[in-house]
Amino acid sequence: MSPSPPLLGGAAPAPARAAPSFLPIPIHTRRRVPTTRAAAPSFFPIHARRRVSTTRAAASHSHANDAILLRRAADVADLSAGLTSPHPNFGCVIARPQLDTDSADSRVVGEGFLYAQGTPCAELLAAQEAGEQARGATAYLNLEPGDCYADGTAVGSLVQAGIARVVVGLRHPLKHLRGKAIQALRSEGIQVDVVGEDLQSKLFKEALKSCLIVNAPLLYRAAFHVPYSVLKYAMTADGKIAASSGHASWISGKASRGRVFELRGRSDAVIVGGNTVRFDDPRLTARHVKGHVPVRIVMSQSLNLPEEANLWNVNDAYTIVATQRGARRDFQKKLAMKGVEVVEFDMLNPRGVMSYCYDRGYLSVLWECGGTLAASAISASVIHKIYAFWAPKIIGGLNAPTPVGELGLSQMTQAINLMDVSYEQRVAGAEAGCEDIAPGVIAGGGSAELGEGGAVIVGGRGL
Ligand SMILES: Nc1c(N[C@@H]2O[C@H](COP(=O)(O)O)[C@@H](O)[C@H]2O)[nH]c(=O)[nH]c1=O
Repeated sequence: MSPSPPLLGGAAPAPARAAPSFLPIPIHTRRRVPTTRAAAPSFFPIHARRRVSTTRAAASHSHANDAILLRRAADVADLSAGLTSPHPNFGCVIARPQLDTDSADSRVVGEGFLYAQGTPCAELLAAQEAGEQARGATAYLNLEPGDCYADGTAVGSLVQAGIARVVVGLRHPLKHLRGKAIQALRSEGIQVDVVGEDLQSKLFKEALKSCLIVNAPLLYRAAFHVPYSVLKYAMTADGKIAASSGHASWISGKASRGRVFELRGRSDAVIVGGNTVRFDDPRLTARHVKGHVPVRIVMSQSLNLPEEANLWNVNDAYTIVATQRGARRDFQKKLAMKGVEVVEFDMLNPRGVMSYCYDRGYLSVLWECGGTLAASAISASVIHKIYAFWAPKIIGGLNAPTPVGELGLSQMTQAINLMDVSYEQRVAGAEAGCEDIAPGVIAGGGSAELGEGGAVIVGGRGL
């Protein structure tokens, strides 16, 4: 069994040990890559430039300059969050001093990021964009390149472009790849500076954090052999996730729901239990946000599920039903006829399903289940992070469900302390009916203070 990951709030820890090579990705995952992005190898991430606040770095080769541009590489890499699984999110920013002006700023001349599996690598795209201006310039990489296709494209692109110096945020997390690209670049006479080794200063702390966060799921997966799991729930101010009747539409408002679509779009799979299917008939798609659509996974021991359900419509997204071996084989056949994949487990439990997701190459999983399954997943130590959406409403009800069911903890001293808690507040439009709060999170082991109106609290725990 994998060791327990440490408490997590934002950044992932350095990998404790290497994972095996990336696994082949299931065919349905390949199909889910949006063609609008994947089919554009010469894509210039104009929007990336808008998203990154600093367009010009400080003095070339100064630590400030390097740190800013490295963060920018991480921001660019993040543009394909959810799309690259099981590969990392790679970003490359090429910048050069502006010798023809008095400015000490570096100028970005090329950027690129890995869109998805099978698309051109970040380094190639950035070098193509930079063209002749790459000669003598510095390339900033959030992560040391791997060489999944064994063709040395990433290193070759930088060498051929005439890059003089490369700044690397993190070495590759996989043992068999770690250091290889760095060595190959150095052997070509390129200066390679690795953060934490060749570059050490306070300025790099934040830049390094950005590099860790952008690939937190991959780093977790490589270190602990489980996908990175996030539990998300929306609750009322009195801590309920539905009325006593089970009705839950809606607790949170439009802004928060949009945030949930974003979270889904960054995940490889979304998991719910049978109760959620029976009560909510969810779709679990990332509609309203462009990009990746996660696989929907239903965990149901009994397979006592409705004959008709939105999740059985696999035109929206792929659906897997995980069940106990031998459960309702007739119903299994019906699901299979609809295109739903049924997977039998000898013992259906969160850890087994996470192992299965790991074997399928998933990096990150979003749990949108009710309290019973959430408690089971927490007890099984498979949850790394929690997004708690808090809505300024009271529903009451002795039997109204709460986000986390029985954990077997009887003393408050046994409570699981979240760490790195933060929060953010979002105010939805008037149509939402009330103010709505969004993500809050993280900071050193304490509890989060909620803003007026509502909040999203994010925190992590150890498994
Ligand atoms: N009620 C509730 C949530 N409920 C979650 O969203 C699922 C429905 O997703 P979909 O069918 O795709 O819209 C539902 O089954 C449950 O997991 N989520 C929220 O952010 N806020 C809410 O108020």
